[in-house]
Amino acid sequence: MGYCSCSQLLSSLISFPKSCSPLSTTQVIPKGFGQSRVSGSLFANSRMQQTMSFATMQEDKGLLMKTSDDNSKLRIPHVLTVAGSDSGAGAGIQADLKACAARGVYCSTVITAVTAQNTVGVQGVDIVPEDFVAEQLKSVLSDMHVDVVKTGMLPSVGIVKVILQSLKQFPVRALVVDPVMVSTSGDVLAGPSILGGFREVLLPMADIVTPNLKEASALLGGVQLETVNDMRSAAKSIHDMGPRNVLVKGGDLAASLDAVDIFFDGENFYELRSSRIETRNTHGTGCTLASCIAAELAKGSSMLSAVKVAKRYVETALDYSKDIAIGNGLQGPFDHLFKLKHNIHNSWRPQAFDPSDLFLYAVTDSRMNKKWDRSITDAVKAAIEGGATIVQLREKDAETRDFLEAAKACVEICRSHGIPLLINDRIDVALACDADGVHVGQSDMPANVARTLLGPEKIIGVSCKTPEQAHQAWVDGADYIGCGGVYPTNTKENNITVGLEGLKAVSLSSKLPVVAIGGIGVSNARSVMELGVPTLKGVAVVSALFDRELVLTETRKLHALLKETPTHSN
Ligand SMILES: Nc1ncnc2c1ncn2[C@@H]1O[C@H](COP(=O)(O)OP(=O)(O)OP(=O)(O)O)[C@@H](O)[C@H]1O
Ligand SMILES: Cc1ncc(CO)c(N)n1
Ligand SMILES: [Mg+2]
Repeated sequence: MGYCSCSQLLSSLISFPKSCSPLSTTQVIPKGFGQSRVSGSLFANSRMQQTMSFATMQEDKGLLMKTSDDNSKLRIPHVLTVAGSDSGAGAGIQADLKACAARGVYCSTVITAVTAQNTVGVQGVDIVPEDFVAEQLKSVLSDMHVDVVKTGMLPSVGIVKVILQSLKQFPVRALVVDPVMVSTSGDVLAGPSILGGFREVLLPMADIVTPNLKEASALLGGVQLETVNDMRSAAKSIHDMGPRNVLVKGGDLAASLDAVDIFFDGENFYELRSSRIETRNTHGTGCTLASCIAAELAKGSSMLSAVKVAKRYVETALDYSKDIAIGNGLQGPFDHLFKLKHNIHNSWRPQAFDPSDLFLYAVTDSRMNKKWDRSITDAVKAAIEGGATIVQLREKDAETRDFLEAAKACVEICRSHGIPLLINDRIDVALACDADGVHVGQSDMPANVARTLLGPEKIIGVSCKTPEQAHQAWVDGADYIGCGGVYPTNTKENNITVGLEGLKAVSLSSKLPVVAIGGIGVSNARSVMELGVPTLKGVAVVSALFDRELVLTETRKLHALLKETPTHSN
């Protein structure tokens, strides 16, 4: 089989909508599929083009799709944003790129204006000439398979017309219109002359339009909008201008009210309500919301669920970023990728994993802590004070909730001392407390899966008894291996002892740094390190530190002994 026309395949695909999710299959998706749930094609939806059905439009364009012959190629959902650049990068094109990246969608960009903008306001606007906007549109649309177009700042009616022409030539599945007019700082991004372009050209083509209170008011000739009821009436009146769906955003409602948006699909009203996050960092919420809606539509979502997901995403991002401080103005940007918060608390690890951290590796044990009536945090504090260079929490019997609380406290303690903290086995807890990594055994989560879940920066250690397991750990992207039990131990039942010979064989074969574990303490640590294999970086200790009354003293003793052992590299 080679190629066949889109409309031929459309009928067969419509009965299996799931098979069209770009993320769940390698199948190439026909341009224009998904209207049954999304909204209908741009032009099938347009009042100006009502006679032209979606399928005929596709056929007219002679759009072909590759069939299963070509299923090695992955189609990525694709949003094209046509918007202005914000030099402060909180709104506009920059927000759109970040939102799409965060939502796992490719985003191409056509820039309509360049603004000099920061958290104080808009200091300047330079409009891109219409023919150059047209050229950018052609470059992207003639080459790339765009699923959804999202518009933001459109500084002239001429640019609106250019978009109309481009979309006629290169139809897409859905059009999301954010009718940007005034920034929250009060600066004009598109003057009142744009209103005609919105009302007569863009809105009739739009699958959804997302005005904020001021923009809804302007579209309706200046009516006052203050209450949720006003928003409902506005949504209905704007719907009469032609868009399939309307979302009137309530970010600018009185600060005492919830963040309420009104969604109207022409039949039903939906009041989408979330608690209002108390923060100054709301610059770009509108652009982000519209991009996120576009991203979800590009993935194949229905309109209502796209809007719900987008609102929840904005709410989560605002909550996550409520305390970050960027710029000195009244309205700051927020963090689309949920990463910057770490920086505020100065809590990220400054460098990649350092194998010499394995030198004196303290592993906590819930039973021992209970036996000695000691909290996890007290155990960790004492071990660090005594010279532990890395800590692992191995709390097999703890309730998840208690464990998480303790782990969060231990992360703080370890960070303040520059010591990495790992969690045994529980990837979920490691993620939730933002630990530095995990240690997994042969029957726990495979290291490659843990790596996917944790990302490239976190430390992953794997328990290995054989050179084959050590090799697999390396293939799976682990950072170090723990080899043992070297000596018999009662912290692990039925654990086969590998002895010094086994440790040596594994260490010699391992491409990863090794820490020895199992029954090691002051009496035998020296013989372990004297094996002198360069990959062997240190010893991991449980009972010798924690099954003792004085953790601090025991750790100090062991640290001193290791320091005296001639083979270590410290
Ligand atoms: N403080 C807040 N807490 C929770 N949600 C909020 C808050 N402020 C805005 N939102 C939500 O963010 C989304 C965008 O709405 P908003 O009215 O702020 O758009 P906008 O004025 O176009 O944004 P901008 O011009 O800053 O890009 C809406 O879903 C709104 O409910
Ligand atoms: C470029 C640009 N687009 C949109 C907005 C609205 O937030 C803004 N402030 N700047
Ligand atoms: Mg706003």
